[in-house]
Amino acid sequence: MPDRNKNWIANLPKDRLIAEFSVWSADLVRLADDLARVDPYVDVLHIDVADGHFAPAMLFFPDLVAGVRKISTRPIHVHLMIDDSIVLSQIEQFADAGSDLISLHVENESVADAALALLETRNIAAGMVLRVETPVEAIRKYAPRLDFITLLGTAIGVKGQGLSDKACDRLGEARRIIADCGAAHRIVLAADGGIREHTVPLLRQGGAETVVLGSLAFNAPSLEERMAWLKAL
Ligand SMILES: O=C(CO)[C@@H](O)[C@H](O)COP(=O)(O)O
Repeated sequence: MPDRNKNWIANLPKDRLIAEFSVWSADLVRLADDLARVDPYVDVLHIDVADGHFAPAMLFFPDLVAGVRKISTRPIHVHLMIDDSIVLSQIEQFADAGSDLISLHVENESVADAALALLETRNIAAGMVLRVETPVEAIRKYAPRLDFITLLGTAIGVKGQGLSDKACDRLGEARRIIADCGAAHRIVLAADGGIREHTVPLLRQGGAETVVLGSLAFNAPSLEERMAWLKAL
């Protein structure tokens, strides 16, 4: 298990794309086997949480994270897509379950400061995610307190969609905000949604350091070849 002092983030690869694997796209009926199959290629496991209200899907829960924690030594990134009213209580539960990084949405504005303070108290890395329609500028005031910033490239919480044509420009804007914010620690910029063979090179050029891999990895005809391709970009 990564240490809780956040050094694992500084130690993520810098010379190639970080591979964040989305558990939502795994074989959920044979999850342990599928996670073991992909494990040699995983830098970070990404677990989506959605409440059917903030995002249309209903996804994952703390016991699943606790189960994955027992079978994987990879850092676990929990992406909360949930209503403001339950953000703090869910951070507590996902922290207890063994998450290493928890991202809330920048649109959870009424609880954002309290959520970041809670993550600090729990010594868990802090992330924020922006919906594709939210101005990137919204992240500026939070940036120095973050370890990860993730930009959605598609409508929230729906698999199998095409990438927004604004996604790359938005990454460039986020890169500039990270550079301007003066943080002494590393802030990783991630792209989530619309991750396809033809979009990954564009996202990489746009400034993404990590991409959240769904079907592109889990359904690859040869995972070894797909990951060699990804790491060479
Ligand atoms: O958050 C998402 C989708 O928005 C990912 O976590 C999914 O897992 C991606 O699945 P694919 O569309 O790549 O199959």
